[in-house]
Amino acid sequence: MSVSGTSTPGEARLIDGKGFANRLTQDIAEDVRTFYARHQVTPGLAVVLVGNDPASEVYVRNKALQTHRAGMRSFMHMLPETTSQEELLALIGRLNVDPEIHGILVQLPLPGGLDPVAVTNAIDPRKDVDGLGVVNAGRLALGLPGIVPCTPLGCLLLLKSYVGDLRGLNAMVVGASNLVGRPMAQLLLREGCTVTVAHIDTRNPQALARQADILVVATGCSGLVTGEWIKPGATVIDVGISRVRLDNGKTRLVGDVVFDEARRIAGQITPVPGGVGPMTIACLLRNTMQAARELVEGAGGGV
Ligand SMILES: Nc1nc2c(c(=O)[nH]1)N[C@@H](CN(C=O)c1ccc(C(=O)N[C@@H](CCC(=O)O)C(=O)O)cc1)CN2
Repeated sequence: MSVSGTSTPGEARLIDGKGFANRLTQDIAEDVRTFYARHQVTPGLAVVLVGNDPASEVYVRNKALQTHRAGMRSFMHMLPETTSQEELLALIGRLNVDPEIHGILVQLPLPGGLDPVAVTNAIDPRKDVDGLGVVNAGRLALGLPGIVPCTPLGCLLLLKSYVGDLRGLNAMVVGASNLVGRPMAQLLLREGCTVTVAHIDTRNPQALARQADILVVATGCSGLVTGEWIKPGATVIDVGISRVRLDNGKTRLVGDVVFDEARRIAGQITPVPGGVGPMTIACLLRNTMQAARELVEGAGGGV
């Protein structure tokens, strides 16, 4: 896929995740049409939301919109906050055997009292389009093809497009979550990077980060990474999205990286919004297409 992005002398090039995600979604829509012509099957994605978290409501609405945009079928299950673990597991059991559903996703975070590990692992690994269950996570750890979590996959597609061959580069991942940091580190390792993972107990992460040609930040701590963390010319991928209130009472989305400082030092950088976020949903559609292919054709086409 072709690369677009803007830069001014002395400023990092902007990595255009939104544009990349739009082109990827168009390509997937073409795959959906070809797949339908061959099998008379339209890929179907079931998204389950429990409770009323406002940010999650926005994300699942966008997922449904983009699913339709790609020509796929969207099945939304909005459950009340009071849903029990048994009720949620029973729904997943039904979706697992529903032939119209090729991908299942349970929006995170779940309300307290529901066990995200048990819920994620109840999803049939062939329909686990979030790639968060032990089967797909294990396949990734072993370097085998499988379904890769959407946000790290989106970061990797941007890196391969904007950096090219990643072999031999020093990569640092800040944050070790199951959703982003850990799978991201596995993907970078698979690409031949020398990978460092910083977490809550890491001593002097700033000094480690200054060695990194690629810096992926996924902590949820807005403004954690200042200019001093960044190696001149590095590629910075900011996964964090926090809504902060400004002095005038309005709100704004910011990342984990202090963008104005980082932009003067990095070689290329993702903005927030418009960077990694849109790639998460485009990669969800990509994973759903992959799952449908494997379920219908029995093809082993994992990443
Ligand atoms: N089951 C999952 N839960 C969650 C995941 C996930 O991958 N699987 N990721 C995040 C939330 N998320 C998708 O679910 C997500 C986050 C952000 C965006 C996005 O497009 N962000 C835009 C800004 C949107 C806005 O205005 O609020 C951007 O960054 O440009 C999409 C999806 C946690 N939960």
